[in-house]
Amino acid sequence: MSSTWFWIVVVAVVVLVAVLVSGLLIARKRRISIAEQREVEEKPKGGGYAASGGISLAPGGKTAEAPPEPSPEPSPAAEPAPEPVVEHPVEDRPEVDGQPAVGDDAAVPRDSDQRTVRDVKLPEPVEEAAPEAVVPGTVEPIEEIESPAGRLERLRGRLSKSRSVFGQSLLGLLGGGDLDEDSWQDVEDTLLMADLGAATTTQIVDRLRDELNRRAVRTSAEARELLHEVLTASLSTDAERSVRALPHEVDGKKQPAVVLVAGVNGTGKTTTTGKLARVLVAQGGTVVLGAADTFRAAAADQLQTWGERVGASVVRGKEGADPAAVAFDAVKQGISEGVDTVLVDTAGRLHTKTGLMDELGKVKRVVEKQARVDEVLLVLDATTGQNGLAQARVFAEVIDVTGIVLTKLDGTAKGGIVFQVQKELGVPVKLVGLGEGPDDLAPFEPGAFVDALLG
Ligand SMILES: Nc1nc2c(ncn2[C@@H]2O[C@H](COP(=O)(O)OP(=O)(O)OP(=O)(O)O)[C@@H](O)[C@H]2O)c(=O)[nH]1
Repeated sequence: MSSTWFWIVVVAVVVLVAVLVSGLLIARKRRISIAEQREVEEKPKGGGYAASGGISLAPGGKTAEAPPEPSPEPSPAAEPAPEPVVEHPVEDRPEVDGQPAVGDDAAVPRDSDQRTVRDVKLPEPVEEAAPEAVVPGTVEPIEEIESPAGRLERLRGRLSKSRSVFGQSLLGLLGGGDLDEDSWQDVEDTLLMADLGAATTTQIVDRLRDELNRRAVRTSAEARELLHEVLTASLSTDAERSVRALPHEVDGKKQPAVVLVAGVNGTGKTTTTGKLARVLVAQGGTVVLGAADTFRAAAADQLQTWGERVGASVVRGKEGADPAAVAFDAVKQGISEGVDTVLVDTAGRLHTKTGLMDELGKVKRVVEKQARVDEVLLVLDATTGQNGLAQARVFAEVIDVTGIVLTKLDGTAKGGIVFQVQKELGVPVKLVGLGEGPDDLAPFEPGAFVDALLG
């Protein structure tokens, strides 16, 4: 009897000791996780987006066509002389043939009264000719343009806002070791809040889970390495990221590259056009700018200012003139002046305006009467998140977008739209806007971008 009691006491002591020891171990593990997390949070903020080189440019022309383009472009500059309709493209107004006009709303019945440019009463008579060259062509830059090296240095740290939210919380979660389901939910939420979208988020989380099963990740450095790898892989694409803005030859004659810049209002089209002109001029190129945003006089004025600062001709029309006519004349002038690049800034009403989208398609068709459009850059504002993606889809239906420019990355805690837009449209992000300054345009590089996100 007494030996039974002895053994009961021994077992009870052993159980008590085991409970105490495992409790201590769990408490210690938690302390380590928290310490590692704190280490991540206290990381200095130095080092931001720093692309390894300048903006990569490629010649236009058939051979430089990007692989993911959904449909082949019409043949380049095969027609030497413009067709009759092109000689007076301003008369090719949509309102006379019952087609939607620029500014029409999809919700407005076609047979209701429509506001057209003909109804606009101008206070004073304006010049006769529609499109005209305002600044004579010149090859010398008027303003000193920052060298690519200096530019990249100055762009450091511009992504600090994105980094603090996105990268730091992900690193904090993954750096703590084994993740329970709640922690995985937090990882998912962080990715969704950074605008990566449901599909991309699921892909990234699945990949992270696989990798975490395969390798032990215990420190913040290991977590960073894993995240860097998975996020960079998610951004990679086979598509060419060079901007096709260099001249090429057609039938032995120099042909300027033609670049259309499209996007909705306020995304930064005009600013991007001006910044790109500076990049080209800084590399010794000559540029003609086409102010095909004829709905807002200020937009043409803004582009003209960029042109004057950089030393590029600007072709613009009267307010309300046919954007296709202006684009056509800009390309015509570019060819006759023998410049390297014609950059056409287009109008950007909301994408729900069917008239605008028709007009944009028309701009491209009319331009292609005399020269191939080598690059169609769609400008998206990173701060608009999912809405930017919706815009991109609509533009891609109307015009073959060949590259994305993501602007205002300096002003957002998000930036995940980069991941989605490439995947969904099959179009590479080629450039990023990192500020309002004239040289705040950088090439998009997945590795550098992820570096900046993770800090
Ligand atoms: N912070 C920041 N601001 C930018 C960037 N790119 C453009 N902006 C600003 O965004 C505003 C709109 O830029 P615009 O170039 O006029 O935009 P837009 O698309 O041409 O607009 P519309 O002419 O109205 O169609 C301006 O105040 C620009 O300075 C960028 O990368 N970062």
